[in-house]
Amino acid sequence: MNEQTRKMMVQEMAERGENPPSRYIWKDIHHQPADAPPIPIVYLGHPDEAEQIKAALQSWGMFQVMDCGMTASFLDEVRNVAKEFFQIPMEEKQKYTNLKNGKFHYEGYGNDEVVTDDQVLDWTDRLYLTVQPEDMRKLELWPENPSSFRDVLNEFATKSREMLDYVLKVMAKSLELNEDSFISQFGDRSILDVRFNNYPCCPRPELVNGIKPHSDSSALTIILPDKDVEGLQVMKDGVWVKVTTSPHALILNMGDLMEIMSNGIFKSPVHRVVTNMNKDRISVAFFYTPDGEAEIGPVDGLVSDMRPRLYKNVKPKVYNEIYFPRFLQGKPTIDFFKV
Ligand SMILES: O=C(O)CCC(=O)C(=O)O
Ligand SMILES: [Fe+2]
Repeated sequence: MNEQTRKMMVQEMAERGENPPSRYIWKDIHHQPADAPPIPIVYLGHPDEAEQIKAALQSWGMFQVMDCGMTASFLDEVRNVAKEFFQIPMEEKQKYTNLKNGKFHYEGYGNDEVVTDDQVLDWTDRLYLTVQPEDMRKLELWPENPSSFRDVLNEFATKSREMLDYVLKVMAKSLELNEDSFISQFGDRSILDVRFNNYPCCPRPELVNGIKPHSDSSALTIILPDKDVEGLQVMKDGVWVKVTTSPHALILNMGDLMEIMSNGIFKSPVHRVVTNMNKDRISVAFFYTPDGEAEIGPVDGLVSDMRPRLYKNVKPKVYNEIYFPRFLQGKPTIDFFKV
């Protein structure tokens, strides 16, 4: 796209040190989080892992994963390729743009689609890619700079997928269900999408959100947070709580589809990212979603006279079609599927 007509990326505005334009400004946001204990920690492979996971997911919908099957140096490698990608010249990053002839596509490098005049934009630039099923990869959008990007992403996806499937089994066992109760709803063509998030520093961080308050549409999400720069906050019992993590930990959170599958037992937490005045923050998130055509719904063993069905069945593809325009407006979606 012509450099003159292209919309300015957040990274470019940040480099110029300009105040955020009005499209990015929220009225009445309060970024100051409450004092709270750190989010729960789960040690995978520990004899009490099921109890730890159940307790964390019923109260927070989120936990730090220790012993995730990836070494600290590998996690740093992932952080490095993400950082290096956002540092390559803008012209080169634009080769992967999510705009084709001005039309928005989910995959690629860029910002959210703008659907309404009053939509408030996030102070972030992202690279969004579908990683699994492998035959859905659009390799032309996978960066070749840094040169290890594709291999590192591939390895991170394979290891994350192994961890996610393991956790899904433990989650089922923790509720005294057959271990395949959740996994069997994912179908043959479950989807793993990745989002590389760059949150540039902002001269007026109190006016903007790095990512607006939302719950994820996935079933499960993995977040690899920045090692040095905080920013993620989660809503717990009506107050915003800072998510602080160990540098070796991943964060795992539930998405709306898992709240539905678990008949409301596992919470899909509302979360947001705040920015700061002098440090860029980078994170990498994987979204794990059942096959778009596989109808999902509350697992049989979790519906009873004592605990009636709370949600209707839905195809993930249909859920997403409703979710994305609402996400852009900062509105929740899950209520549509309440019985
Ligand atoms: O950057 C983060 O820590 C979280 C990102 C996030 O919530 C998302 O991409 O859905
Ligand atoms: Fe999220």
